[in-house]
Amino acid sequence: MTPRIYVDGQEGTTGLGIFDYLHQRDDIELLRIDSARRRDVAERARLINDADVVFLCLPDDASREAAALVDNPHTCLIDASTAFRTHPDWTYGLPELAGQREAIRASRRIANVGCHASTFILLVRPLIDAGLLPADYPLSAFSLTGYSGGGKKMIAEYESASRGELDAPRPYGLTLAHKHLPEMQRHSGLEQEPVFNPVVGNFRKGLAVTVPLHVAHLNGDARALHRALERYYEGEPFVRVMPLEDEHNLDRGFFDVTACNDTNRVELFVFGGEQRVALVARLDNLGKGAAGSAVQNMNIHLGIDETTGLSVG
Ligand SMILES: NC(=O)C1=CN([C@@H]2O[C@H](COP(=O)(O)OP(=O)(O)OC[C@H]3O[C@@H](n4cnc5c(N)ncnc54)[C@H](OP(=O)(O)O)[C@@H]3O)[C@@H](O)[C@H]2O)C=CC1
Ligand SMILES: CC(=O)N[C@@H](CCC(=O)OP(=O)(O)O)C(=O)O
Repeated sequence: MTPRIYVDGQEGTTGLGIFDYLHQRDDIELLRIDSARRRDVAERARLINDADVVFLCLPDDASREAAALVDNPHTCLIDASTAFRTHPDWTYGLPELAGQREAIRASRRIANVGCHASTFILLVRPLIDAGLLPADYPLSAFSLTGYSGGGKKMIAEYESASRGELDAPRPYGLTLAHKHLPEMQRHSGLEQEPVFNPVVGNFRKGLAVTVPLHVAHLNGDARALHRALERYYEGEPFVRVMPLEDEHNLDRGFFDVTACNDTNRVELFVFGGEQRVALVARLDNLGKGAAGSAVQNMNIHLGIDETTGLSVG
């Protein structure tokens, strides 16, 4: 039977992104809510329980409320919010981590990844697993993101700003208690939460996380880190470990955070030398950082080729 799919929050940034991926596929049936009733709880509950897979593309509180509407034991939820990412009954939807692909296939409660957090975890987890990065390393990271990461409200803010008003990048989350910290710690294997500094810039989408490291506190050099990443992601359709010391990784010395836009690809880099290393990863925050990974998780859960409908670029 053709799987029935419903997107709750279909007119939000992530919901629209998922719709773009799915609307032309003929291997699924997309259920649509009448736009005027999209906040009508009874109608949403009907569609949620009618579907095989439901994407929740809502703020955290609304996601928790929507999850409580499920009474069909066969319904699988893929939640885009932060609400369930460290919840013990939910599976973390990052299939590239060891063991997660099988868990996603079997689970009916899948917490889709966060854009900053998944990028960070993809860099750090293989190195902790390999014993190259000590789990007690006092890690810091920063992220440069496009404004669509802030959803409809931030998009409207940037796109209606007068010329010059929001041109300069803006660091935020300066309480250093960003909501992604628990997820970053749990799924990377770190013993403590990292210091994390996100920065939003005046470009629509694209994201890169940088993790600076001192080689003296590692159990290997840049080459060893790079080899470990290559080994961990061997055969992964959406992960590219980029060549070490390759000047083509840069454009006249500058790193392009938008180079994976409109794909579900994530690219990992190891920069630096004998004393200092910077791990950097980039992706499309609306692609592999949100809607693309949600569709990848749906494909895996349904037993469909996981690259279906997604671009490697
Ligand atoms: N944007 C991004 O890059 C990423 C976002 N996420 C996460 O995905 C989730 C959605 O984010 P995003 O798409 O950016 O957000 P948006 O603000 O763009 O969209 C949110 C959607 O939720 C709907 N909504 C809000 N409250 C309710 C409610 N009580 N009942 C029903 N519908 C409601 C809105 O409806 P209406 O149309 O009526 O406004 C809107 O369609 C968030 O939890 C976010 O953290 C995750 C990764 C990346
Ligand atoms: C620019 C901006 O505000 N970005 C969002 C990131 C969105 C994202 O990562 O999604 P989740 O919140 O679901 O993880 C933020 O930092 O909270």
